[in-house]
Amino acid sequence: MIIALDFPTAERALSFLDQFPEDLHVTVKIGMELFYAAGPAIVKAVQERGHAIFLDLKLHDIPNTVEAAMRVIGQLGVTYTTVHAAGGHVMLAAAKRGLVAGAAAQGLPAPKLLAITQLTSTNQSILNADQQIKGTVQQSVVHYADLAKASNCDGVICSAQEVAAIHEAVGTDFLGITPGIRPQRAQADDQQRVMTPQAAAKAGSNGLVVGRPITQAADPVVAYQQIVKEWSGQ
Ligand SMILES: O=c1ccn([C@@H]2O[C@H](COP(=O)(O)O)[C@@H](O)[C@H]2O)c(=O)[nH]1
Repeated sequence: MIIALDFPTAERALSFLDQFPEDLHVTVKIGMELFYAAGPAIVKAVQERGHAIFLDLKLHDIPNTVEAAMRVIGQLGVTYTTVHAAGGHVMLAAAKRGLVAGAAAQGLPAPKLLAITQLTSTNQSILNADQQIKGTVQQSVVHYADLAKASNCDGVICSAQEVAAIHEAVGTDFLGITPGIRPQRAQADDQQRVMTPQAAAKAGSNGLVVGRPITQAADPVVAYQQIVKEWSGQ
């Protein structure tokens, strides 16, 4: 279970975490909004509270630039980070190389590299009309999973709707981490490919990413615990 810490300032993010019991160490996702606002200092502050970090910056640039940026990310001690599979094999391999080199320079384990396939806000019409990619969303996602595995990534970001197909195509040891999670009756917001925590667990998701259903809940701790309960089948 990964909580998406989508806040505009470090203060807001840390006061959100203050609501959780001190001995409850969670995994949080720091994305573009918070990282652009607060930089590596927020990574350190969250780590000092004992939480693991998924740094979701979705890199997509020429291979040399991605490799250099990943070398920096590799030194931050995060557990997961992301790159766009659409950048292709050479860029993905460069990302992995940079991440491993950066972590090694600090004597740290390399963060797991997850490739973005098709964003969970993408639907069939966006894929075919806007991106001009033929076929179904699932075909595109499985193709990117295949490419990511061949490029030495540790897993992909996808919708829980595609996890079973990915595991069938590339094996169950390849991670399928899934945002677009919505409890029954929760609003989908801008997400197009959603699943409930329970259905995602049944589909074989290796990790749920949940933002607004927790961060905007009246009681975020209760919302978190409820989703963990559903996800673990208790
Ligand atoms: O395909 C993707 C990739 C990343 N995300 C990120 O996950 C969270 C989801 O937040 P919710 O509020 O639960 O919708 C958010 O930080 C996205 O940037 C994604 O949704 N889909």
